[in-house]
This record gives sequence, C-alpha cells and structure tokens, in this order.
Amino acid sequence: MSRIVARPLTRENFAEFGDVIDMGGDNHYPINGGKAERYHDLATAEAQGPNARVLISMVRGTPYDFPLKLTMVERHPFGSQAFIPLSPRPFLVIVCHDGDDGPGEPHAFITAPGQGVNYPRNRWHGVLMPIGESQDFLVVDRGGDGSNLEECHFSHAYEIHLPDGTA
Ligand SMILES: NC(=O)N[C@@H](O)C(=O)O
Ligand code: NI
Repeated sequence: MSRIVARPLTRENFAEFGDVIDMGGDNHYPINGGKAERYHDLATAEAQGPNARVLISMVRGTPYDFPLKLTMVERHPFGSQAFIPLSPRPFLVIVCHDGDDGPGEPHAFITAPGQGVNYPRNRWHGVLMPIGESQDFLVVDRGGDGSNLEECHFSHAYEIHLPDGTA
C-alpha cells in the first residue's frame, strides 16, 4: 500500500488545490470605525445547476484513526465546499488533481489549528477528517437540485500517516 505522510498546510502549498481560510493573508482592513478587522475575500462559494443556492451548515465530525486507509475521494460537480473549524484543532485534508481517468495521486495536508479550507467546484477531496477528538465545523457549500456528489474508489488504497508528533 502506498504510504503518504501529511504535510503542514500553507497558503503556498495549497494554492494549486483550493483556498485557505484563516487570518494569515494580506487582504484585511479595519471596519466599524476600527473596532473590527475584516479578513476579506478568502474564498469564493460556487453554486451552479438547477435551483442552486449557497448553503451555510454545521457539521459535527467524529475523529478518524491513523494511519488511515484511504480508499475513496469525492467531488461536487455543482459547487464548492468550505470547512471552517469551530475549535482550534488541526484536521486532515486530502486533495487530488484530476488524473487521466478520475483523480490523480492524493496529497495529504494537516491544517494549522483553526485553519479552514475551501475546495473549488469539482476538486477531488477526502471527506471531512477530524483528528483525535470530535470537532465542529461551519460548512459552506451548494444546495439545489441534481446530484452534487461524485465518488471515486481507488483501485488500490493509500496509507495516510500524520506527521510525527501530531496529537
Ligand atoms: N457530504 C458532506 O457534507 N460532506 C462531504 O462532502 C465531505 O466532503 O465531507
Ligand atoms: Ni465533500
């Protein structure tokens, strides 16, 4: 089984896959007379297809055991999907570029505590994977008619490891 070790997620190394949702970017400015700072335009929510609209939901995810046997990734053909953690804990992010016939090799990242991600429409990704304990997330994705879920089961599984020292 191919072994993949997750690497720390940064704006730079995740840029080819999607958007990072945190306060580490440069696009921020004061609002409300200086009583608040807005971290602006971190990601775009995409919603296409019949009766499409952008949804804001919450998800309580249960943790996965590691090393993880990754057998499947999914994508959403009609819209993007963002996961913003409501607690300052890292979670695992799996993404793939498009391959010749389905997803390419998986790339595994571990977020910084509190960091969220946005998968653009049709980005292959692993399902939500908390680490160590249950974690709540805000989810921004697409609602509407039609099937917005496409799954791909790999012909061979991948063994996903967390970096040494991850809780
Ligand atoms: N179905 C759902 O809300 N979540 C998945 O799409 C996922 O990416 O975890
Ligand atoms: Ni998804």
